Amino acid sequence: MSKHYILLADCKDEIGITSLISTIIKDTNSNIFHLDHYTDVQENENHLYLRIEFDKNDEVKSLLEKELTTKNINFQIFDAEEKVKTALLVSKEDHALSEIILRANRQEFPIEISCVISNHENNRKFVEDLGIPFHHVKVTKETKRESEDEITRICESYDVDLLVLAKYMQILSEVFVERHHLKIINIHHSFLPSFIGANPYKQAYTRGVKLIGATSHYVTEDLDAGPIIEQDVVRVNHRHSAQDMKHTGRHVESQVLARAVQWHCEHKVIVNGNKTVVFT
Ligand SMILES: Nc1nc2c(c(=O)[nH]1)N[C@@H](CN(C=O)c1ccc(C(=O)N[C@@H](CCC(=O)O)C(=O)O)cc1)CN2
Repeated sequence: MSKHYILLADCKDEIGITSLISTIIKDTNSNIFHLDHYTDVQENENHLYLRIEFDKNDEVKSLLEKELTTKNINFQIFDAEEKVKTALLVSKEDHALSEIILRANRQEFPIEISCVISNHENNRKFVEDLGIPFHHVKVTKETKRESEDEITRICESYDVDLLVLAKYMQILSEVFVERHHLKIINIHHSFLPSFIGANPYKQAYTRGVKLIGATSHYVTEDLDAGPIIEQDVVRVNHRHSAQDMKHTGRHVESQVLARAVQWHCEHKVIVNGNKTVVFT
């Protein structure tokens, strides 16, 4: 049984919104454990973002739903302990996949790995030995649409609410991305917006960079251009080949994706246009 709820809300900023919402919670005799808010100051109007963790009881959720709906406040209310059903999509590389699976097995955050879907077979044994269903969905240029439909069917069969691209190296169609709107998190192996697309380490090597990085973002139809959730970097030097950079980059890719997925599952992320507000 969940101990408390998490409210994520955003609206046109006005004096008293935070007080209004905290009073609704108080009036149902629910205690607030954590409250964070941020005002995005813009030229024409300010926008308020809120995250509140509070006691679960029989009336607080329905009262909030009633009151916030009448006030044009965008909001979602989550059971804090309810696990986010997640499908992991992977191609050949296993480092990001294994990081998420191992953290899920340690129950580090509320996630349930429902299945792994891959366009290659090489990760099947690793995944099935951990008792996780593995689905191979072959992808070719000619069958891309059919393979995406199959991926959707598999996700729906597990009632999945989040898709994580753990080095899934296929560009997803606009139709697929819209069908899973803001429910797909990717790890891109560069410090975006540098080196978009395939082979970022080769691009980095050619450019002679002294830092390589990784970026986790929500997937949109525009390649590697979705709202950024988390990023990090690691130093390299003239002795690093492109292959050395790829190997060094694995660690930062895994850590960045894990933090992004954790914050999403802990309901700490609100999308603000093509940016995010992350209440860490
Ligand atoms: N619609 C989107 N789809 C995907 C995104 C995205 O941001 N929007 N991110 C990628 C991941 N990725 C970089 O992080 C990436 C993966 C693959 C490619 C690519 O050129 N793939 C080729 C096939 C390559 C192969 O078969 O080995 C292709 O799809 O034609 C570029 C970037 C995941 N999808």
